[in-house]
Amino acid sequence: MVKLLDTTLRDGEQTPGVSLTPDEKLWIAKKLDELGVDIIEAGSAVTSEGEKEGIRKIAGEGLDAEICSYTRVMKKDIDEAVDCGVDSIHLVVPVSDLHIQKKLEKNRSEIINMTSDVVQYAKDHGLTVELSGEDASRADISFIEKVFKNGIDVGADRLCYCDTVGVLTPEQVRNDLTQLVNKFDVTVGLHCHDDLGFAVANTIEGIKAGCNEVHVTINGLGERAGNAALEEVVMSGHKLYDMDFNVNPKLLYETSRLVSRLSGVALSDNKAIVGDNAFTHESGIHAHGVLSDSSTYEPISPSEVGRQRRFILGKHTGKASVKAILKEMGVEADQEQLTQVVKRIKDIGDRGKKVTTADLKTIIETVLNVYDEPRVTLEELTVVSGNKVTPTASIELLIDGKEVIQSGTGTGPVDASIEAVGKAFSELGEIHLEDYKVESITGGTDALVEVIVKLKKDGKIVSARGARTDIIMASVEAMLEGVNRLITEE
Ligand SMILES: CC(=O)SCCNC(=O)CCNC(=O)[C@H](O)C(C)(C)COP(=O)(O)OP(=O)(O)OC[C@H]1O[C@@H](n2cnc3c(N)ncnc32)[C@H](O)[C@@H]1OP(=O)(O)O
Ligand SMILES: CC(=O)C(=O)O
Repeated sequence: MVKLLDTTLRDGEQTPGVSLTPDEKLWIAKKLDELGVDIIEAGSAVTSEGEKEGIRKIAGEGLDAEICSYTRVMKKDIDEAVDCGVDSIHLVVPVSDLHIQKKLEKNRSEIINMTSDVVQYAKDHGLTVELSGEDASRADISFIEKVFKNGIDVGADRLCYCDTVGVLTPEQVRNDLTQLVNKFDVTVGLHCHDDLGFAVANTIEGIKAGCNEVHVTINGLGERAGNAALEEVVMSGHKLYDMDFNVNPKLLYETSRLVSRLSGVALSDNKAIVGDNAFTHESGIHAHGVLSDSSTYEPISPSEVGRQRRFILGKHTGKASVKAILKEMGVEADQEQLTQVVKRIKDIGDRGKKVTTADLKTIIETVLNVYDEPRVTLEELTVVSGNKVTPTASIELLIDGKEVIQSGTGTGPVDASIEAVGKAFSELGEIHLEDYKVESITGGTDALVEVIVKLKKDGKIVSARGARTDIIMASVEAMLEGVNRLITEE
């Protein structure tokens, strides 16, 4: 079993622009604990009062995971960590001459003495000590060994090798980590950054070299280009190398969504495991293959990581996926109609456009000569916003012919409108807005704005789009499109 030290709340929060409140940190920590990570690096206690409050809350929550704080080689940092009630510290010691001389303005023997002193101090305060070599990948390995040996002699419990600026190669991992693992009889960990795109590969190589603990973050958050992504290390380690971790993969997606939402860092669509497109198929040949046996074009099954497969339509669509989507919509088409629907979808794609659910409906209505009256339609929307009013929206919908009027307030006009629409939808049962994304299709202030929403009802999730030059109307249109799909398919 390889232990995971999750540093989403420390290195992950060092992602430029990311700042979590104490309650948000606690929320994420609880999720990480449920996911099954072994150690949560909850922050750097010395950073600020708010940071301390967050770490204190996490340490006081009684989670199964060990709770850890980052510290420099300074007694002051240890005092702050102790004050938060953590189980352990991640004591980071610069080991490259570059860091020792240029950053700390010290020499090697001063580093050895400082480290011994601070490790002893932390042990005297009852802390577990993970002693990390910062910038180890650019350091003299014999000096790293010296720092580690001295640290262990005075009580350090675990060791970690940090590729602080992401310049490690798998070859160097094999060389350095094998040497350290063979030399020391304690846990040796590895902390990798992704500056050159090697973080996950190096982390896996480290485990192969004998590391029994690795540092990871959800979604690969972290300084600059980030750290090794937990979800990628777990799934590639498990699938390709039979490695065992304590985490429950089925919770990977919801953990990723929570971290993305609270950190404000959106994921690229093509992000492995948790990106929007990781289990989405447009190309006809792929969709056809997946529909007969999903392993033809899916290396892992979406359900293994708590996700669902999705087919979307576009220029590359073929008959198989259209047939599957129509079936899901309760529409039956013969071969000729199917060919016609595919042709019209490709026509839209050829014009450089995305095919929306509204487009598909229009195509179906035309080709199959059927008209599916939407159960929910918009009658009226009024929005008030400005610098001296709380943004407020009132909405009138017709739901199965019945007039439903609701209002909502929010942080802005879109938020208020979504709030009002959501309240009106409560007539139809519990409907959750899982995701909301805006894309500007063209440039400029009069750009066509495309809003994509994901709605969930009774475990079923649909995506829908709205496209207008008015972002509020595009948002409401997407919400209505989504809800009509959800309830029609019901
Ligand atoms: C590779 C990593 O991820 S390291 C972790 C990075 N995390 C952070 O920086 C956490 C957030 N940081 C902060 O809030 C602030 O930087 C603080 C509170 C830690 C320190 O703030 P300040 O006292 O104003 O110092 P400042 O940020 O300007 O410089 C860092 C100081 O730490 C020293 N330092 C850096 N790393 C270490 C270390 N591992 N051990 C000992 N001292 C260190 C630097 O030499 C510098 O010392 P100086 O002020 O005497 O010159
Ligand atoms: C400790 C750490 O975050 C690093 O060296 O990258």
